[in-house]
Amino acid sequence: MRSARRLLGTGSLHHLHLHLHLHQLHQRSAGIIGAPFSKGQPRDGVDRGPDLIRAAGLLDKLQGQGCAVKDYGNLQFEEVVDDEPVGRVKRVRAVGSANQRLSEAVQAVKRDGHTTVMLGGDHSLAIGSIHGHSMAVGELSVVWVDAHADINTPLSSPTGNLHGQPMSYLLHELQSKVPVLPNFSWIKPCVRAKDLVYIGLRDVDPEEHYILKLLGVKVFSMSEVDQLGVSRVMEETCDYLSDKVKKPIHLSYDIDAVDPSVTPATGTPVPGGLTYREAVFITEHLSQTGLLSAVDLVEVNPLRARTEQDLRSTVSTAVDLLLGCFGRLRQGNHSAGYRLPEP
Ligand SMILES: NC(=[NH2+])NCCC[C@H](N)C(=O)O
Ligand SMILES: [Mn+2]
Ligand SMILES: [Mn+2]
Repeated sequence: MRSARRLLGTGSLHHLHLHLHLHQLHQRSAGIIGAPFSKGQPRDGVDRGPDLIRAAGLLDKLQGQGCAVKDYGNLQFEEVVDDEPVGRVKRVRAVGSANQRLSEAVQAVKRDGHTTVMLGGDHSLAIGSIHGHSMAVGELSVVWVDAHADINTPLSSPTGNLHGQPMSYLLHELQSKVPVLPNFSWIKPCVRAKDLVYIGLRDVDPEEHYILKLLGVKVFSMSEVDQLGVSRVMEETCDYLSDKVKKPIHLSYDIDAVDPSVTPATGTPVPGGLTYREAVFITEHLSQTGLLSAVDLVEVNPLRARTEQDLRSTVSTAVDLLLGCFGRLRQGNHSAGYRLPEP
């Protein structure tokens, strides 16, 4: 109880109990959406993420730890012809329409009462995932775990890749800087800068750094992870996000947040990332808040693996992160009804 209290701030014990209990029930059901989409970036292979993560036993393992699971299968995205760049931005129409589809799927899964698990695909999918989540539940907190900030505007982006831009379409505060792109007109900005926390940053474009400072976004870069340790980072993250009201949490986890020695099979690896233990700790901590309402796991790309072991390690880490989101603790777990067998 004491640790729950620390996580959630003070309040009547009774309320806290009820609150935790309700959320624990809720959080034990995962609604899985596969989003095999790669056009937010130039490399083939990231569209194979959902099937690989399933093939590594995600569903069985979630069920094995007492989590109800419904797999909604993979989304099918329509072919977009004549998807010419808009300014520097590539595959705009395909990304817009895929995310509209995803947003609708996430809304449906939230209406069914699950915590959504969106398996990517590249990180441009956060547009539809966060948009749909917010349409279903209202105001959100967003925890973005990534080597990158993915907050370029279409005009600031040095690469034109949409997986480096999703947050710019979602933040209220940036809308005067963001033109409406083809197939993007359905997007309603739905996140406030004060409700966003970044963890793990270590490759931020100058344009992005300017935006983060301009908006006063809370950032725990790898420097802060080094300085404070992951446990303080998570305490401060949750204190910061639950300052006044506790909103449902959207966790958007880019596998490249983790060090490439652990998860090399990804399109834009950056040295100096989270250890396996830090990466899992983040999910354990967020799971214990009882507020985790949607999770993205993106940017697993098997074609970027150099060896079988590269691939195995990347995919199994992705699975372990998701298990952590649904209550797995490294101390061990047992269900409430368990009784020791008697001789
Ligand atoms: N989701 C990712 N891996 N994003 C990488 C983004 C890299 C760079 N900042 C860009 O805007 O293109
Ligand atoms: Mn990244
Ligand atoms: Mn990313």
